[in-house]
Formats: sequence, C-alpha cells, structure tokens
Amino acid sequence: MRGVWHTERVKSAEEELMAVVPPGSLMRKAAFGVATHALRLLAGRRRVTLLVGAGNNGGDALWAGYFLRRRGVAVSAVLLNPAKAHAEGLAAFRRVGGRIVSEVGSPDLVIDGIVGLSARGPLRPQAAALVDTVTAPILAVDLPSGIDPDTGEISGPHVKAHTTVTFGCLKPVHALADCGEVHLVDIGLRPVDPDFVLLDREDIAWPVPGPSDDKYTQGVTGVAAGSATYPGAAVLSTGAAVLATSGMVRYAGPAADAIRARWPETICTGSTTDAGRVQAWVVGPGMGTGTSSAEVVRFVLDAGVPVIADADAITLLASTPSLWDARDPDAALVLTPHDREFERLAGPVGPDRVAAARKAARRFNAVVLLKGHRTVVAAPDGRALVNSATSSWPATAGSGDVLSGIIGALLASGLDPFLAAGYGAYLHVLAAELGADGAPVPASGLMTAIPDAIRALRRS
Ligand SMILES: NC(=O)C1=CN([C@@H]2O[C@H](COP(=O)(O)OP(=O)(O)OC[C@H]3O[C@@H](n4cnc5c(N)ncnc54)[C@H](O)[C@@H]3O)[C@@H](O)[C@H]2O)[C@@H](O)CC1
Ligand SMILES: [K+]
Repeated sequence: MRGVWHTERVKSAEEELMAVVPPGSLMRKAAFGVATHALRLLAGRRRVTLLVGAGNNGGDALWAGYFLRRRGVAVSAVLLNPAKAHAEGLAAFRRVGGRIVSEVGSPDLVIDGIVGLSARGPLRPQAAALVDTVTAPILAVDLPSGIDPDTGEISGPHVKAHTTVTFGCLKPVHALADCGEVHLVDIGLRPVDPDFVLLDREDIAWPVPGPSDDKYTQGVTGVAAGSATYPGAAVLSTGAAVLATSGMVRYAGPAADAIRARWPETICTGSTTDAGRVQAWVVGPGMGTGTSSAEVVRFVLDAGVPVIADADAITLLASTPSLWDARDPDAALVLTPHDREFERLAGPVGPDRVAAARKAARRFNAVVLLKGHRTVVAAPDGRALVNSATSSWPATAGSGDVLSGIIGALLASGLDPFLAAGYGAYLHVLAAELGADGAPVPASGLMTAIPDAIRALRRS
C-alpha cells in the first residue's frame, strides 16, 4: 500500500528534515535522482534542454543539469525568470559549462523544472508558449508543471510528461493525473499517516473459502437488479457476484428467466421479499427508477445487511430522501456513483475528487466509490484510496454492473466495506486488462475474466 501526502504536509516534513541535514543536500539528492533517470532515458544520446522556473523546482533542474554535464551531456537551460533562477544551482550549472539559451532547440530530452509543489493553476502564458515548442520527451521534476499538485486538476496548459521523477513521497497529482511513468527518489523523507493510499497487488487478500466453509458460510450475495427493459444489467451483476467469491447468489427481480438461463447456479425469485437470507445486497443496476424500484431499495436498506447501491438505486436515493429513513444505521452501505450520479446525490464533484468523495462518505455514513479513470474510494471514518485504471478498456457499457456484483460478493464474504470497494475496483481493472488483452472487451468479457484476475492476484 503506497501512501500519498498533500503538499502542505510534504513541505513541513521537508522543513523538519532540512533543519538537520547540510544546506542544499536535499536538493542535490533530488537532482542526482533526476539526472540518473535522465541518463536512462537518453540511452546514450547527448542533448538535454532544461526549462527552469523561479523556484526550487527550477533549482532541481539546474542541479540535474550540473550532474548531466559532468557525465558529458550537452545541457542548455531556458530561464523563465533569469533574475529569480536558483542562485547556487545556476552557478553550479555555469561552472561545468552549461549554456543559457532562449529557445528549446531540438534536444533528445527536455527536463521540466518550471514549477513544483508550490504551483497553482495552469502554466502561465510564457511557460505555456515554451512548452508548446517541445517535441522531445519530457522528464518532469517532481510533477508535470501546470497540473495541480494536490488535486491533479488540469485547468489549462500543462506539461505532458513521459516520466516524472518525484522525491520523498507521492503527492496527490501522481495518483490523480497522468504523470507518465512515476519514479520516487529517496531523499530521506519519512512522513507518516498518508492522506490516502494506492492499493497494490500484494495488498489484496482476496477472500477464499477455508477447509470448513460451505456454500452459506462464505456469504450469500443477493442481487436486486434488472428490469424487463434492462435484463442484461442483472445478468452482468449477478454473474460477477457468482464469479467473484460467493458460495451462493440469490437473484430477486423481473429478470429471473434471463438469469436462470445464464447462471443456473443462482437461486432466483421474482421479488426481494421472498428471496431468503443473504449476507449482502446489490441493488440498482438496470432496475429503473419507478415506484416498485424505490420499494426494493427501501427493502434492502432495511434488511440489516451490507448493501451496495449502484446506478438507479443512487438516483432513487437522490430523488427520494425518505428512502434514507429505511436504512439500518448499523449496516454498511457502499455507494458507487459516476460523476453525474454523484452530482444528483451530493452536488458537483469539483476539482478535488478525493475531498468530494470523503465529504460525501461522512455525510451519508457510507463508503463512496467515485468512478472514473482514477476511482476514488472514501470511508466515513476518513480513510481514502485511489485506484488507477491501467487503460480505458473498463470504460464500456455494462462495466459498472459487473463492478457492483464483485463488490456485493466481497461484502457478503464479510470484508470491511472500504476494502470491499477498493479490492472490487482493483479486480475490475485487472479483469478488464486480462479480458481485453489488447482488443476492446465487452462487459460480459470483463465479467468472464474475473476468475483469471483472481488467479493473477492470488499468484502475486
Ligand atoms: N523543500 C525541499 O526540501 C525540497 C524541494 N525540492 C523542490 O522544490 C520544489 C518546490 O519549490 P518552491 O516551493 O520553491 O516552489 P516551485 O518551484 O514549485 O515554484 C514556485 C514558483 O513558481 C511560480 N509559479 C507558481 N505557479 C505558477 C504557474 N502556474 N506558472 C508559472 N509559475 C508559477 C511562483 O511565483 C513561484 O516563484 C519541489 O517541487 C521540488 O522540486 C527538492 O529540491 C527537494 C527538496
Ligand atoms: K515540474
């Protein structure tokens, strides 16, 4: 599990460290790391241009230029604000024959030291015009300039980095925006209590049956989804639950015939009221937003077991506040909105997706999984994680129905709802990757890749 820290906390950790190490040593460590990665990217080629802003980020770039010069690389620097360029860095760079130029030229690699942690807003016009002329791959120092360090928001011109070399710890921009390949250089910073985390394969302990488990003890998942118009959503959600863990899946709703035909192992009924006992409910996919669907939502919220509410169930919760009254306050609720559903429920997401999900999680006393290329999961107790898609293959119709079934099965197994949502998001991306294998994958293919994804997770 990799931690991510907001810039304010990184800066105070850096200040504490700077007080006890020789002056300038952190910057030189950081810059040496940048130079090492630059040499790797250059792979024997020899021309580098530095883009140097007015702060310490520019200082890092100049010191990296110094180390590269010492390795025989031809390094030029464009100073965006010559009067404010980092004095020691500039002197060192000049000492080893670094050239100051006014244009990018045609280098093999560009190093972006325009702005780092203290930046706010997009690139200013002069920097934007300069970046526009770059055709070489860009190595960003700390973060791609022009992207908000704390939210990853892109609101105008910014650097598109091939690689980002950052220092000490990850910041939100690295989890929430495209920074290319991200490399972390150890500068001795050891912050604690991250603001949020990124899940890695080795963090995921997928629930598997023990020697004494039977079909009931692994947790029975109930799925209330689908309609005469959208039986497919029910097939996908139920199928995902069948494949994800559960000893048994019960389906309740109008798509029972379609479910029986595709998933003969499920127990199907026409209504939630005669579905029998379950350990978690999935509610919402393709069910519609009519009065009978609202009654289904009311029923499952009152059932005293964890619920994952997706799609139409979220729309109903947003439009019918009285449904919340049915909720058993002790039973976990996971909400899985995309941005429009989130807006219906809690107002616009805004630029800070983690903060938005966290706020909604507290407000609704629910785990909120905010879908996106970077999916955010927040718990009412303040925990948050971000899961990045490795491609856009999961962005396909019906993909959310599959996710709901996976999370439902994990909830039924008794997993902490925050982890159930996080593991679900992770497995969903992995299943899309394996199902796609380089070509578009429909949601049904994503669903059938679930066993392969679980195997891959358990092998690693
Ligand atoms: N503090 C430390 O201990 C360390 C800091 N390091 C480097 O220092 C950086 C932070 O340096 P600073 O705090 O000096 O600030 P930055 O280098 O991030 O930039 C601040 C400067 O950029 C200008 N600026 C702000 N937004 C801008 C925009 N949108 N477009 C153009 N210019 C803009 C500001 O006027 C200010 O002069 C880190 O990102 C990292 O690269 C590293 O050397 C490691 C050690
Ligand atoms: K930068």
